Amino acid sequence: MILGLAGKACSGKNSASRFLEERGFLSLDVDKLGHEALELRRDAVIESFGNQVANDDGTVNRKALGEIVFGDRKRMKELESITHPAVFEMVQSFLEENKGRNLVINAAILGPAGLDRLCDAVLWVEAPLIHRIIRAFKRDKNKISHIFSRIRLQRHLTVQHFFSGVDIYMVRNRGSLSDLKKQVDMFLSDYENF
Ligand SMILES: CC(C)(COP(=O)(O)OP(=O)(O)OC[C@H]1O[C@@H](n2cnc3c(N)ncnc32)[C@H](O)[C@@H]1O)[C@@H](O)C(=O)NCCC(=O)NCCS
Ligand SMILES: Nc1ncnc2c1ncn2[C@@H]1O[C@H](COP(=O)(O)OP(=O)(O)OP(=O)(O)O)[C@@H](O)[C@H]1O
Repeated sequence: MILGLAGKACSGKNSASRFLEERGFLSLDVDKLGHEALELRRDAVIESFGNQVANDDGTVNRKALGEIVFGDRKRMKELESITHPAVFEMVQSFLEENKGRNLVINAAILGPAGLDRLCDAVLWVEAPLIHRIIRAFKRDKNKISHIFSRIRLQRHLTVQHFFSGVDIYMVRNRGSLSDLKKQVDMFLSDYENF
């Protein structure tokens, strides 16, 4: 089974992914692929965003780039148009290399990047805004303005973004982590019995 795992920032995707790994799934973190894609396409990224996003060693300075794109949807789209094709190809290679295994594609932008059409089902992790803000604050120790700019950028990320007609299941992460784990297990047993 190829399972897409989606949801907004700090909804609990990584936590759900770990629980799925405990059940034998192999997971792919698309945020990390996005970072690899930045290096693969670094010339195009620096050409578009300028030397201010380049480190002294020529690699991309993600913090500086994040300062530009997280607050500006148009510029984020520009960055996505450079890196998403490479991300899509890397996801396809991962699926090809691991055919026959239970796989999880963990990606906030699963729907908008068209990755849902590679999946047998999507698990959407839902969490109330206030929980996501508190979790982000505790985990990343970021400035509150940074947390809000990411949240604002993802306003449009909803379950409606799945265009491929793939089956979508939902887990609600508003209690404890063990409650989330139970819901993931319930999803798996429902899916297997379907
Ligand atoms: C802007 C970049 C350089 C910032 O890197 P940085 O290491 O500081 O942040 P990180 O990648 O960990 O992302 C932080 C949070 O923002 C979310 N996020 C990142 N890119 C996007 C996006 N295009 N749309 C919505 N949310 C995003 C992530 O899921 C995560 O929750 C990097 O996020 C990036 O290159 N993004 C564009 C590529 C992309 O879409 N990646 C996300 C794949 S899920
Ligand atoms: N139910 C919960 N109770 C307490 N803490 C939680 C719960 N769910 C998640 N967390 C914590 O909140 C933080 C964010 O969770 P997680 O990394 O799973 O979310 P995410 O959706 O993958 O985030 P991102 O989009 O930023 O990658 C983590 O530190 C995690 O341990």
